[in-house]
This record gives sequence, structure tokens and C-alpha cells, in this order.
Amino acid sequence: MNTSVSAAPARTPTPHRTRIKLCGLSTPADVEAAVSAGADAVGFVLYPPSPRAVSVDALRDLSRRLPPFVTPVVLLVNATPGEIAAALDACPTAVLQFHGDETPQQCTAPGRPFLRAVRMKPGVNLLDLAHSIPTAQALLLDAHVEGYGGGGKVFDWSLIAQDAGLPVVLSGGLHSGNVADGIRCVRPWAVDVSSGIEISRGVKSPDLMHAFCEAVRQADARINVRISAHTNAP
Ligand SMILES: O=C(O)c1ccccc1N[C@@H]1O[C@H](COP(=O)(O)O)[C@@H](O)[C@H]1O
Repeated sequence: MNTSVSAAPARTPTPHRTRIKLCGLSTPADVEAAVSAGADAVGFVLYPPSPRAVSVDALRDLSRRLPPFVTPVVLLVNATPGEIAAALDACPTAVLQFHGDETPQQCTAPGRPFLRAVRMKPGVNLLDLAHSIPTAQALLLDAHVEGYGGGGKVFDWSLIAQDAGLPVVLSGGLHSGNVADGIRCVRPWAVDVSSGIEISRGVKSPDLMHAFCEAVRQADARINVRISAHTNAP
């Protein structure tokens, strides 16, 4: 009897794929355009001072329009437990994005998957942050701006020099013209954009959404060419 175990066939490396979150959607047309552009996740802002803010009722309606496998993300800034509960009632499958001054305990209290936004400035230690909030799905890195975010400002990506200890969502001033550089420099798990897909503050553009997603796919394709050249090298 032949008991030898045949060698497993060599696996081709998994292609690099940067996930895409399009944030600040506020109309049914925005949702349709984001899904058609190929977004993996879409963000709804539940922060009244924002030009992209939606009501809880609008969140309920917009999130019900999503097809399977497109993740709704609800962006909150210092929301009360009651406001968080109302958001989850409207959108029970939401991932929460905490973009304010919430403590680790406040982020974990709802018992939902969440992203912790970090407003990047010199001296921020991502590893320390990740250790203080290990149940976050990812750190979402945004520029340090007046207010809490969504300012369309790029931060210095060299501040992410070390391993962040959690998956990174790169955000802050991204658009179709710079997202490839961001992916090449940072190699984030995902990229996130709001201002860069708008024709005016708070008004989304289907064309800019498509251009952004296409730029991400092209950046990934370039990385995959390099990976396969490296793998196939004699
Ligand atoms: O969009 C907003 O108005 C907003 C308000 C408060 C906190 C965060 C906000 N937006 C988020 O900020 C990042 C970066 O946005 P941008 O691409 O630089 O405009 C993103 O997650 C926005 O959804």
C-alpha cells in the first residue's frame, strides 16, 4: 500500500484588495451610485452639525436599500447611549464608527462591531491606542481638523510608520488623484472618503465615486503585478 502523502499543489498568492468605504451618503441616489461603483461599505453620518447628517428615519430607509454584502457604517460623534440605541434600531446590521472623544468603554458598551477614528497629529501612538481598545475592528485614521472630521484634509502618512496593531482604514482628504499614493505608501486594509467624492460640500457625485473606486482598483492591480513578478521570479 502506498502511504506517501502527495505534496499540496502550490497556491497562487491571494491578490491584494483594498476595501472601499464611501462615507456621508444622504440620498437614495447616493446609495445606488455607491453600490454601483463597487463600495464594500457605505457611511451614514448621525452627527447633526455635519453637512452630510441624516436623521434616524433616513438612516432606516437608506440602509434598507443596501444589497447583501455591502456594510452599513454609522458615524457617530459623542452620541448618547439612547442615540446609539436608536441608530441600531434603525440599522441593526450597522458597524459603528466612533469619530468623537468616546472612551474605549463607550465604544465597546453597545456590543457592536466598531471602528475607532483617530485624528492624526505628531505624537499619536497607534500601538498604544490599539492596546487600549483591542476589540475595535480597525483604526480609522483621519486628519486632525477643526471640529471632528470630514474636512477633506490629508495628514502626514509617515506618522503611520509603525505597525498599528489593528487593521488600518486610511482616510482624510482622499480622492481619485491621491488614493493610489495612499495605498502604495500605507497599504491599508481599507480606504475611506467623503469630501473627495463630492461636487460641493455634502453633495455626492456618482462620477467621482466611480473614479475613486476605479483608482483603488488600478492601485491594487499595480501591487498585484509586483507580487506576481516577485512570486514567479526564478
Ligand atoms: O463627514 C463629516 O461631516 C464628519 C463629521 C464629523 C466627523 C467625521 C466626519 N467625516 C468623516 O471624516 C473622514 C474623512 O473625511 P474626508 O474624506 O476628509 O472628507 C471620513 O470618515 C468621513 O466620513
